[in-house]
Amino acid sequence: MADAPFLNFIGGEWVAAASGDTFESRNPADTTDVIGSFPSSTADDVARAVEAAKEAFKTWRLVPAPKRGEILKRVGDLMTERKSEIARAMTREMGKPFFETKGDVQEAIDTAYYAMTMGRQLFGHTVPSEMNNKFNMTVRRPIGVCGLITAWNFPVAVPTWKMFPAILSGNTVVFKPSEDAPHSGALLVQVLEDAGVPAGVVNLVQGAGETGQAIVDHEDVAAISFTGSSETGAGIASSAAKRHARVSLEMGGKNPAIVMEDADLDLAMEGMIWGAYGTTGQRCTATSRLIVHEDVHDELVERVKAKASELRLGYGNDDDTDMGPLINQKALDKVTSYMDVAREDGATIAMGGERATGDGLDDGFFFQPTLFTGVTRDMRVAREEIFGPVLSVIKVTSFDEAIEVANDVAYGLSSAVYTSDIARAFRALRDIDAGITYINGPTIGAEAHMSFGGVKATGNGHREGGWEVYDFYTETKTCYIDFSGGLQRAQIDNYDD
Ligand SMILES: NC(=O)C1=CN([C@@H]2O[C@H](COP(=O)(O)OP(=O)(O)OC[C@H]3O[C@@H](n4cnc5c(N)ncnc54)[C@H](OP(=O)(O)O)[C@@H]3O)[C@@H](O)[C@H]2O)C=CC1
Ligand SMILES: O=C(O)CCC(=O)C(=O)O
Repeated sequence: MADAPFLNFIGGEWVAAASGDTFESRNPADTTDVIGSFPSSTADDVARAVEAAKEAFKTWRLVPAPKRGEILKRVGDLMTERKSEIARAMTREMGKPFFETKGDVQEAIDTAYYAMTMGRQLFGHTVPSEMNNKFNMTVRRPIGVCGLITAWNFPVAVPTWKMFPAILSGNTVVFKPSEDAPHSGALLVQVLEDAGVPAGVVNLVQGAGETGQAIVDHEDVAAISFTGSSETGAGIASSAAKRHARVSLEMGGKNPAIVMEDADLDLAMEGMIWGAYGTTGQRCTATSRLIVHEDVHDELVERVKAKASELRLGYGNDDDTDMGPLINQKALDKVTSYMDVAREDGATIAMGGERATGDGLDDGFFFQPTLFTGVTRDMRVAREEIFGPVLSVIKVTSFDEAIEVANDVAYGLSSAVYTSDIARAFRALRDIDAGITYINGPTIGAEAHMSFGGVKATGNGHREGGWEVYDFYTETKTCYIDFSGGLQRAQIDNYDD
């Protein structure tokens, strides 16, 4: 069971780490609140999980895809029943408010139902042959054991973006959640067990980065899907390349929202508030750069400040909380350090800039919603991912300049443009270097049947969500059926005469 004592899930059994070692998970809004101890898994535990997954693959790959889809339908139904219970536990473990964790679980439910439909749509192609009496087609085959390594900020939705298409396609998986969200990961796996996913198809190994590295390095793990920082992702890609394993990387962002002088400023202000401060800014899709036309700069900045100052910080399971804590001490230190970086660069801290304390916040990692003004594109706060409730405002004088600034970073995940000019909207869709562009909406949010992913240092060309993710979890087999009754000359000389 995914209850204390918390265990790994390997080959259909809840088991401790072979070493018996554990690590603790605590509530980031109140670090005196201990959620429990989780197995510190080593390469030995990973090897057992991979072995279980390999064994299960032999039969799971042969279960018809529509039947696998039916199991995922049950997964979606069970998650719907447990939505509040899981969301409450997630909020306690990683801090974002209950209304957000419910959204996280809903995304997982949508992903399950979408996977169910894909069970009847794992299409290949039929293609005309160059020759008579020959038939050509492609079919999709599963790859084998997939290693899934995830961050903590969407601790249920993002693992399901990987796990559900992987198992629907006939693969088996070894899943390592973040050490900052082990309970959420366990609750997810519990749903799969209860929905009747056969033993060994989904395996859970808890642990830190070394556990993830052991998955990446295991020779029987055919594919690795990773969500996390660009730095960790680069290391994973390089390790996996040595043994030719397939890798999908979803990494950091420095997402711009462009607000032009013809924008609806009420809409833009709301977009900045939830894009920048929702999830305490700890989203890969968070709005971290507001690129605003000079004509509306001052008014928009004032409106954002006024609204952001009303945000209520607190424990996310309290009804009136708008914004929770940062995830851990390291994150608090990192965000705090960027206040000095901003000052040194010559930016102005127009709002916030400090740890939030008092009113029950002292035992949590709370940070005030923060706004930097006077930012220029070359400053570090305009270029580096801070991953906290921090918005850098860059003033521009034209739409062309806005696009140029938007593209002038290493990352390319999400982007937004607020304008009432349809031509500008379409130019933005064409010209912004990002995997996602919103028109008149914030940079955040995802739908299960739409592809999700980024360009440049954000990704490596793969997508999650939508049908595109099924390309990652399947291999194409090219099939020729020759009913000519003998070798055709054309097969050898390729119609050369
Ligand atoms: N593009 C996207 O879809 C998303 C990207 N992100 C990005 O994730 C980052 C924040 O997440 P964070 O958890 O701090 O990211 P990290 O890169 O630190 O960790 C991500 C996962 O990788 C594990 N890990 C760490 N080192 C290794 C290694 N050498 N080999 C294998 N696995 C390893 C971590 O383990 P552990 O932490 O337990 O030690 C964790 O489970 C941000 O940059 C954010 O932008 C977040 C969500 C979505
Ligand atoms: O918006 C979502 O649903 C998930 C996106 C995500 O993973 C992120 O922004 O960190």
